[in-house]
Amino acid sequence: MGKRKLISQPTAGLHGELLLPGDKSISHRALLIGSISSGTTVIKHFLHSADCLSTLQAIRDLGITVTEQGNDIVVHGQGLTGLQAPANPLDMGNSGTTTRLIMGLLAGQDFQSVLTGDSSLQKRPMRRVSDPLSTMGADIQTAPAGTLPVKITGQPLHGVHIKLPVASAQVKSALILAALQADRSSTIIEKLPTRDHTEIMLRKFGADVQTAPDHLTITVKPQPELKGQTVDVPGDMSSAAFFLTAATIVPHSDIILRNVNINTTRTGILDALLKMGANIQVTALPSSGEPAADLRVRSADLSPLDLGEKDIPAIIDELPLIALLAACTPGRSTITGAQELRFKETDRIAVIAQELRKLGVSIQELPDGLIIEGQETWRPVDPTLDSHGDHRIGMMMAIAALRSTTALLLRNPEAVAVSYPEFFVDLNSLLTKEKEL
Ligand SMILES: O=C(O)C1=C[C@@H](OP(=O)(O)O)[C@@H](O)[C@H](O)C1
Ligand SMILES: C=C(OP(=O)(O)O)C(=O)O
Repeated sequence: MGKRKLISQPTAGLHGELLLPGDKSISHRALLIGSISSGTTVIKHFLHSADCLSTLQAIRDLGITVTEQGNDIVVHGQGLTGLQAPANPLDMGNSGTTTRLIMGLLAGQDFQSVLTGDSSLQKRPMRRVSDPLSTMGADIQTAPAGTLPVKITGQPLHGVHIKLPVASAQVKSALILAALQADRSSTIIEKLPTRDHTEIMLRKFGADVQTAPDHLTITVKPQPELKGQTVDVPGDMSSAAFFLTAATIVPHSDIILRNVNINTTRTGILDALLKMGANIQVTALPSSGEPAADLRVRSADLSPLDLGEKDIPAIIDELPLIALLAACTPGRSTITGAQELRFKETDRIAVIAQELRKLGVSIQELPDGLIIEGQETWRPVDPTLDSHGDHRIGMMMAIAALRSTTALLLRNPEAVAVSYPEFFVDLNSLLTKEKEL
């Protein structure tokens, strides 16, 4: 796909309802945990995005059969020791989650593997995973800069008591997946609570993974008998966030987002929106695992917001949208303690500032965040926006364009397929015809 034109005119608002695609983090985990369980794992409402397809191909390359049954994905698990040496380097594509979680999974396997990825992923730090894994006895060689390609020579692993210096669900999950294969129990202590989908899913599959009341200390007992399960993947809050934002900032909007995951380690965007004065009604749905809800969103006038370090993990992927919400809200908003944003698909602090400035937004970069001076309307200075190949930046700019009164172009719109291939179709379905992208 080449360039895509965004026609940015005032709209009569967003209307209608959406069933969001499946959660990306949960889809990855269902594939990986299914592959090391015995029997079949059926994944319903799996996210067919580029990142999750990287995980799917990787487990196939590790000898796991994956089939499709109607809309469901079926993983034919081989147990904790059933993976096979891959014939070629495993291609992680653009996916940090696939890479970090697979490093933990392969650290204790009885073979060697090499991980590669695309040009963005090759810039991202991997020692944050290989260093703590090495304390368990893992043998993982990164490139000199601590990046991909990574060579993993499987080793017998030891249980550890370890405190993680970075608040990262990917690092924590890698450690947990390695700890399942260790010789004794492990205790993993997080800096701040991060998304706990790995822990929830492993418990469902029969593992002994305990989270202490502090929400920071996780104890993993090794060598469990994981049994294949049916996983019903709820809608992705990180994808819903684009429409929560759009309906809030475009006047006269009223939409419903169905079956969205409301695990509290992921609802920072809801908390932030509500704190700013958004009009969102949450109707919880019955669920036996990950909690889900329908969300009704209507336009609202907002107040500025300050987010600090403790707020960041539950809203990490939605911070581009917080910058946009702040840009539409008269007054000064700040984001600090978010240096992790510099290590995503792009340096998101730099790219958010660069792209929002094109729209005339007054925004200042900090080493660990942003200061945004919001305004009712902006005066665009450059009509050609760019996703920089980063899905979340591309989608955020497409939502920002809804507030513009002039036509804008988005370069590299195809990046959205990393987490949300149907993004433009779904957005169009909520817009009036003359507003189509
Ligand atoms: O574990 C996961 O599924 C994810 C964790 C987060 O990354 P970090 O753990 O690096 O913060 C998040 O940004 C990413 O989109 C998905
Ligand atoms: C950072 C992200 O994903 P990953 O780390 O898996 O590439 C994201 O989806 O915003």
